[in-house]
Amino acid sequence: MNPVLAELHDKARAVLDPVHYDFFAGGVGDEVVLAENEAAFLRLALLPRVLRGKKVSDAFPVLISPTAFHKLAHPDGELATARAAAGTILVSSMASTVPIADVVAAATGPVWFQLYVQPDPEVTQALVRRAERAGCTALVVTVDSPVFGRHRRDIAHGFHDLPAGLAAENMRDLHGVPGLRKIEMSAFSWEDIDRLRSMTSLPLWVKGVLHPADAVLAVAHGVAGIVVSNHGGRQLDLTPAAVEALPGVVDAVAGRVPVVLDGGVRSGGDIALALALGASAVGIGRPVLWGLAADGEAGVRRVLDVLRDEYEHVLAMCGGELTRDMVVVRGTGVSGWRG
Ligand SMILES: Cc1cc2nc3c(=O)[nH]c(=O)nc-3n(C[C@H](O)[C@H](O)[C@H](O)COP(=O)(O)O)c2cc1C
Ligand SMILES: O=C(O)C(=O)c1ccccc1
Repeated sequence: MNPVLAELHDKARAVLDPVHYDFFAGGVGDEVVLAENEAAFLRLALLPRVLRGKKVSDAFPVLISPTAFHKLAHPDGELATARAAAGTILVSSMASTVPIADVVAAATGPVWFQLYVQPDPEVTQALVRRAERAGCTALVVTVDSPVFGRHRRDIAHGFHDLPAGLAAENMRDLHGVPGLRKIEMSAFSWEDIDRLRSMTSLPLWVKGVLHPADAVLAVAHGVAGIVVSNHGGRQLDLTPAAVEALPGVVDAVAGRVPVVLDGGVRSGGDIALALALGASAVGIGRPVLWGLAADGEAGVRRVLDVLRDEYEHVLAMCGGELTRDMVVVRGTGVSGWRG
């Protein structure tokens, strides 16, 4: 791993309450998928193209994936993340410890709002209105969480609630009910996606698609984009690594909407591999939390700077091109990742 990212992770682990470190670091079940998300990238190689002249990368194809409770990592919480997010898209978690309006006000770039559809449709609608009023430019509906993941580390610590003084601020005083509502998971349907689309003119993304047939349905239901994700190994400990599910979704979507990949992205090389396999961009989860815990806004900036620098270097080495035929599965010599 890049030594700067390793150092930030080490520092985060050292400064965080072990209960909170485990909340951020942990996964569901035996944490097989948690490990696989990173391991799968290490099983992939790239055949660079040569003699392509000098190509400069114009964009940094990175989003900050939505993660809950940033004030557990640093007192500035999501304000620090938002300030550091310049040059990326910040997908702000509905479970933020700073209200979405304040997150958007602190950001210099686009902020998208991540939503868990709530059992009470009025609460869901109120959250959408909060995101719109705050100035969010897209909605990202998480669809991989019909129920909470069972995180053994949290269970072992008895970690179920935020400490006193911290709250999921977007849930405050919702729909006439004073005080805080608990975030609930719900098993909703494509009709709810249609309802959300008719409720708002914001572009609607779905996050947590792995099956190609669901990607086809998502396009049919008019989504603006798809995030291929297994929630960083926190929901179902039976899925493949996120990057292994990517080519199937990319093929099913056939260019009709952008596909973003999150889970296990830890280097510029990982970003390049995901793009070669057809992703438009990648999302970064835990590394941002480690930067935040280690050094607030500056720490998050360092994480993004390292990834940007590595990505640009890899791209320069590859003649500015990243296509699927360049990807080889290590130990097999097979290129093209199933054609
Ligand atoms: C501590 C933590 C909290 C998370 N909270 C949310 C959340 O509120 N909403 C959501 O859609 N995904 C959430 N996720 C999943 C991330 O958006 C993302 O899918 C995952 O972390 C990506 O994997 P990575 O951490 O390996 O980069 C969370 C992940 C972590 C680690
Ligand atoms: O921990 C998570 O992965 C997550 O998505 C979440 C959702 C709501 C509240 C806290 C965490």
